[in-house]
Amino acid sequence: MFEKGLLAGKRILITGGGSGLGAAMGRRFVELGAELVICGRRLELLEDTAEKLRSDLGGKVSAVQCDIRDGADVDAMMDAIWREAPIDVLINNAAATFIAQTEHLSFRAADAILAPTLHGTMYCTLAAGSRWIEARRKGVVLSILSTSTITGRAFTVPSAMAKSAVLAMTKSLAVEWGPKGIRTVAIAPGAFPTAGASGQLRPEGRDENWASRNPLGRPGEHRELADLASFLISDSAGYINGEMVVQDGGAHLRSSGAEDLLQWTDAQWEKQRAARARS
Ligand SMILES: CCCCC/C=C/C(=O)SCCNC(=O)CCNC(=O)[C@H](O)C(C)(C)COP(=O)(O)OP(=O)(O)OC[C@H]1O[C@@H](n2cnc3c(N)ncnc32)[C@H](O)[C@@H]1OP(=O)(O)O
Ligand SMILES: NC(=O)C1=CN([C@@H]2O[C@H](COP(=O)(O)OP(=O)(O)OC[C@H]3O[C@@H](n4cnc5c(N)ncnc54)[C@H](OP(=O)(O)O)[C@@H]3O)[C@@H](O)[C@H]2O)C=CC1
Repeated sequence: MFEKGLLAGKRILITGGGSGLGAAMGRRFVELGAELVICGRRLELLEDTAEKLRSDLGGKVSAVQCDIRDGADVDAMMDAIWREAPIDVLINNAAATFIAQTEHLSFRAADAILAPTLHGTMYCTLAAGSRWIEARRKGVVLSILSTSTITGRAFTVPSAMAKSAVLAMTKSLAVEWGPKGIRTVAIAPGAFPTAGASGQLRPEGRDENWASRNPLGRPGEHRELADLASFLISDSAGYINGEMVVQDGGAHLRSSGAEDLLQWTDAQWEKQRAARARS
């Protein structure tokens, strides 16, 4: 679909690039000629992913351990990256979520979602943006959001809040940083099954038929999201700024994706909490 060298000469950092959609985007970016840095908390997972990409595709891929909830850790990562070479693109992909009745969330539970999804994303954006501006370099920030930014979403309220805040960041910085050569864009994916998302959002027994209720009758394929991301960070999308592209097969036009959970009984929620306590 794209020219082989669409992303040649671009150095890209993907937060949470060791697994799921982050790893899928990384693979596609390397296929299209980019140099890649992936970060996350689990160094072994990151190194395995990086090694697989290098051996399959032969590109330049490195892995850095970083907990994006910690601003000092983010700064140290960016300093280390910049010592080798500046990045051209930041992909804000790392995030956390789980389903819960909101009234049962402890403050610590709310922070467990808000800290990486909102604060960590802000720290990474600030750390990359301030370095680009100081060096008068161009840059692109692509954030992976959610259709909860449009519909809201019951039972994943901290995630919906954080993603909506990052959408506000995307629109605001488009205006503030656009004149400095930095584009900010976003994708709102629908359901793209990954181990992380299924583990947190789809406990056994939850709405087995959800995918067939999508207007297109299926979930998203990782390659589809990776292709959209490749386009949005490429120079071909150089006039797209401050926009969020929805990629969900039309699902949010029908439902926020939490309607089945509205039917759950207190006993089902109790069972969910008990399973969490046992794990
Ligand atoms: C159409 C679909 C749209 C979907 C939109 C978004 C999707 C996604 O974001 S998918 C990405 C999913 N991937 C992840 O979440 C990966 C990252 N996950 C994590 O880092 C962790 O799983 C965690 C932070 C979410 C939870 O980590 P854990 O180590 O279990 O948490 P702590 O022990 O630090 O606990 C902190 C605090 O949170 C409470 N808690 C944790 N899990 C739950 C839960 N499932 N339900 C309720 N509460 C939970 C935990 O009990 C602690 O609170 P206190 O007990 O008050 O100390
Ligand atoms: N899959 C889906 O259907 C959808 C996904 N999304 C979004 O797509 C993105 C990727 O999700 P997905 O691939 O499904 O899930 P994953 O769980 O595979 O991805 C989350 C990644 O974030 C990393 N991460 C989490 N917390 C931190 C932290 N504190 N510091 C650094 N890295 C962290 C994790 O690595 P580690 O644990 O090693 O730190 C992991 O690699 C997320 O933003 C998610 O909200 C949005 C809508 C739907």
